[in-house]
Amino acid sequence: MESTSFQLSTKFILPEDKRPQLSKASTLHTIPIIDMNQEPSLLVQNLSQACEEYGFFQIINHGVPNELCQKMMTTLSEFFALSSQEKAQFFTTDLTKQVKLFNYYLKLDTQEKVTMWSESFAHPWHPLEDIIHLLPENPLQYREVFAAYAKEMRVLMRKLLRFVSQGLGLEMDCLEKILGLEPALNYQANHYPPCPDPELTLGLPAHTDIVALTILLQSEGVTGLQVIKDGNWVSVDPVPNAFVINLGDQIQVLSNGRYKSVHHRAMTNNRQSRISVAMFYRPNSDVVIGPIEDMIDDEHPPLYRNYYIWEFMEEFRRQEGTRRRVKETFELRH
Ligand SMILES: O=C(O)CCC(=O)C(=O)O
Ligand SMILES: [Fe+2]
Repeated sequence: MESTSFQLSTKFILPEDKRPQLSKASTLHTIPIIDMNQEPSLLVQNLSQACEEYGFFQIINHGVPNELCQKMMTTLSEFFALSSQEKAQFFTTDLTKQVKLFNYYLKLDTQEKVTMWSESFAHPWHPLEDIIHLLPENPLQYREVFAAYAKEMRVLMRKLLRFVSQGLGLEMDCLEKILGLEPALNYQANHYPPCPDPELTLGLPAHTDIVALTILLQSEGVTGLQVIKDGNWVSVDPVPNAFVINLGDQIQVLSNGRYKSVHHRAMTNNRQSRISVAMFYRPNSDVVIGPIEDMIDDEHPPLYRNYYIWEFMEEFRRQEGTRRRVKETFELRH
């Protein structure tokens, strides 16, 4: 199966009511930028506020060498620039595959599918030894650069989970413990080629991340990510040497709704191609998730029932291609 060629044909064109309406995006807000080098109690306070109000923030002075991030980006542009014949070995519509190149789509009410103006390459990032032999050999440095990047991400994830725990007033290692010793860590690189008419297409449809936490690296100088703030779409403009961090559904549930997993989407543009690299941290299928006891009191009754991650994933797959409302199926009504 050949990977997609990006010619603006009807399969990419959204019906009018699903188009991105780019001119309506708000320029009033920007998501918070958090300096990881500041005094720790202040850092926890700022991060906690960002998690409550936005569910999204950017971090600077995070300790990951900028050179490595640049290498990761160059490696991925080389990978996505390979011929479609060469990329075909990874291309699949079977999303249960471990290593896969695929296209997202949006399912319309008519059940018709509109293909997103993007290609995504995904595979697990830990334990890497188990799958490294399945990863691309071209570009030559892919495996080496990815392994170095994954190692840094493990350290950064741990730091962030500790700060998020503290922000919720919990012990530092609380979230890491609940999320389990063997989390399911997946990675997804998204490539958005320039699109002749960005008003007609989407790079990724509106979604929340179903995981616990996401660390996102994006191309410098190319805007594409938008998040919802107070009902408006707000652009997340790239900041040099920063990562975008967002909370996923599992943290929203664990925090009993105090921290938000926010809808976001990716726009296309007609000038430059854009790449984003998402590192996801998700609990294993057999982990049970529900509001943490410390997050529940008379004023804050539990908003969700406890569930296994495998139940959540089943519901997620059932809603594939739609504007997913997965965690909503586990809501308790009061
Ligand atoms: O391209 C982006 O900035 C968004 C990527 C994203 O939301 C995802 O991979 O889940
Ligand atoms: Fe996402």
